[in-house]
Amino acid sequence: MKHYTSIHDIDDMGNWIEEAKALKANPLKHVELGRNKTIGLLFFNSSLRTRLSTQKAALNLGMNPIVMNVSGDAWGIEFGDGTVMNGTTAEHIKEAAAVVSQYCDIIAVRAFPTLTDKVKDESEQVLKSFVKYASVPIVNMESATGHPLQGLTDALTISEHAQVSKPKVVLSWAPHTKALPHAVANSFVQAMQKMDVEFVIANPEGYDLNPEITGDTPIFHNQKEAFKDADFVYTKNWSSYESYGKVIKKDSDWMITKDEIGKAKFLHCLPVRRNVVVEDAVLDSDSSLVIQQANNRTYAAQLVLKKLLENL
Ligand SMILES: NCCC[C@H](NC(=O)CCC(=O)O)C(=O)O
Ligand SMILES: NC(=O)OP(=O)(O)O
Repeated sequence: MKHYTSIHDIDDMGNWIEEAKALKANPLKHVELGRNKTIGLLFFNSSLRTRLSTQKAALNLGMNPIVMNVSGDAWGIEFGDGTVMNGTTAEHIKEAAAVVSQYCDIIAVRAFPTLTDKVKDESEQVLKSFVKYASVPIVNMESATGHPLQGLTDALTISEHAQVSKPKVVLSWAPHTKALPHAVANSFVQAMQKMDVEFVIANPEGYDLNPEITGDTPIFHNQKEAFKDADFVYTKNWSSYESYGKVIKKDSDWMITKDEIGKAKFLHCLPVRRNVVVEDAVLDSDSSLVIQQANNRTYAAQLVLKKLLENL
């Protein structure tokens, strides 16, 4: 594997999950693999988990992480080709990515979508420009359309907590005050499609995800119906895909409650807004796996970095 930019880079989900479990059981086993290797983490957006767990993963492999908040601290980067740079951007991605490649053996990038320009977002301009102009492997730490470190984490967490051989997993939309990206939901869908689970999606009308991603996965517009006999309820808000980036429904009736999820385990990528997305009674109960899930971010990232290091 040359880069890790999407769930499609996972060639065998079952094997990857087993390897991630082995790393979790013995996190320092490969501490020599990354010795004297540097990973640069570049953030165009905020982060708590990705920023810390990816550094932790690198440290467990003996790597040296260096971190930069690009949008706040670096020169404004130009991504357009042939642009006359007489505006606000001060250096081109051609130089920026090539320069960071001089200092780093792996580069990881977080760059969220605009949610106003669907064509631009789907072109994955920032992530793909790093792939094109850097000379080292690129890791996606959440791009416009995907969050594959999260998707791998979620697959690992469901595998660890499954009580039956083919659990029922529901991805449910929930309300939020802001327009949020589709990246987490997209990667979760792609990860579940690679697992031996009964997988369905629940969202209000007008909130169907990109049909090219959801494919044959059943979509329910009735949350109660979708939650019937669920073993796992994975919750996430996203803005409309059809009316791109718009918030067309904020009603609290889709908020996740204890009554509704019943015996199902609750998952969320975090950060989560309490009593908007999900009520306290769920997050504060044994039904919630969100902290175990966040812990698994380290081992998912560690597996990805290990595979990239082995291929350097
Ligand atoms: N990396 C995990 C999720 C990041 C982002 N959430 C957010 O922006 C929530 C912000 C807020 O609640 O204000 C998203 O949905 O893609
Ligand atoms: N789940 C996740 O990616 O969290 P952060 O946005 O805090 O990194």
